Amino acid sequence: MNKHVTGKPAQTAASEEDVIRLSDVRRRFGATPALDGVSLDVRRGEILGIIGRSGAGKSTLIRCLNGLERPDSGTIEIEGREITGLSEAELQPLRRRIGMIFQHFNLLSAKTVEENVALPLKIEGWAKAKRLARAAELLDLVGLTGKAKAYPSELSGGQKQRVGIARALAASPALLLSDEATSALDPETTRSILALLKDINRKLGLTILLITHEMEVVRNIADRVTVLDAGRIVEEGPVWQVFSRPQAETTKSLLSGIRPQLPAHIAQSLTADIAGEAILSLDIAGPAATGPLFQKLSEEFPGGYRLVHGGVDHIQEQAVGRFFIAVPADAAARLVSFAERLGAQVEVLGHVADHA
Ligand SMILES: Nc1ncnc2c1ncn2[C@@H]1O[C@H](COP(=O)(O)OP(=O)(O)OP(=O)(O)O)[C@@H](O)[C@H]1O
Repeated sequence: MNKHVTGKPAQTAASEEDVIRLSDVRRRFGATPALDGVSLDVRRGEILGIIGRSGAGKSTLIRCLNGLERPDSGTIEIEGREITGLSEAELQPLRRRIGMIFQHFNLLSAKTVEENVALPLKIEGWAKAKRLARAAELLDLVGLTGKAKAYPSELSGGQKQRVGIARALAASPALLLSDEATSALDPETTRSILALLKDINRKLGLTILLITHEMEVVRNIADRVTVLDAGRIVEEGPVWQVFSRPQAETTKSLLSGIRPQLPAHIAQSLTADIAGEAILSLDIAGPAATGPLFQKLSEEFPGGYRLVHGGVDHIQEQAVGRFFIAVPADAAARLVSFAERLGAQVEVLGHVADHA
């Protein structure tokens, strides 16, 4: 497993800061290991993103967390309480510690917005006046003041998800589990829902676990990311580090849509023959990316280099730069070691005969 350096002290074995702790969780369906030794901590107050291809084990992980699926082996703790051996009755109160939001909102269409939000409290036995007061408070929090008496069919997708969030928060859960919650929304609505989740995370210190196939979601609001592949964690770390220097092939492939890629017509013209120009990828992120990289390259390589493609993104307020540059083939090795000394990660991708 590739672990990125977090810059934080290592978590102790029994940290009280962990809302969820999975240890070597395994779940197999016939010959398929849906979860193959997953160990994972969700720390109090953080937003953790879990990404993975279809079939990586994300849904199985969710079902194990809310007790709908029992692992074959391993342990799952919710706020320090081991759940794998619990009976259905013992699980109920712990299940309520996890609020869930879903891709298709799962609202009751025959009930009003306030009734939907108050439903978990009704199940907990709250008196009507008290639960409607709590629902009103939550509707204010999610920006739906005035919609208490509306029915779900009268709301937009984004508003429905806001109701879903309010309902998930009704019983003050320790963790909000988001299962592809923005996957059915358009980009603008997605951004507004993500802004709301971030706002709630900051205001209430709410811990959020995001399960998603949308890299943008993790990029925009998560603190840490865990990459699942075939039931195993292949990479994890702070989002800006993993997204700037993905190590596992799965992660590189998942991120290909949101990281600059060498334009296809240039990629197709690359050859292994060392001639003409070398095409290099250059990744630089965090503190190293704030230095005068290109000025230094220009000083050191007066013979010139060409910027072919790329740019600088900002993730978690860290600069994340990814560039493709072309240099005369005979200067490539020296440029690689020079740029690496400046903190960049450089790779020679191949050569092109002439200006591509
Ligand atoms: N009840 C089941 N019976 C048989 N195989 C299952 C069952 N549930 C999951 N699997 C298998 O386990 C693996 C992990 O599935 P899971 O649904 O957890 O992946 P996922 O990451 O959620 O995928 P997706 O993003 O497509 O929902 C897959 O190979 C799947 O076919």
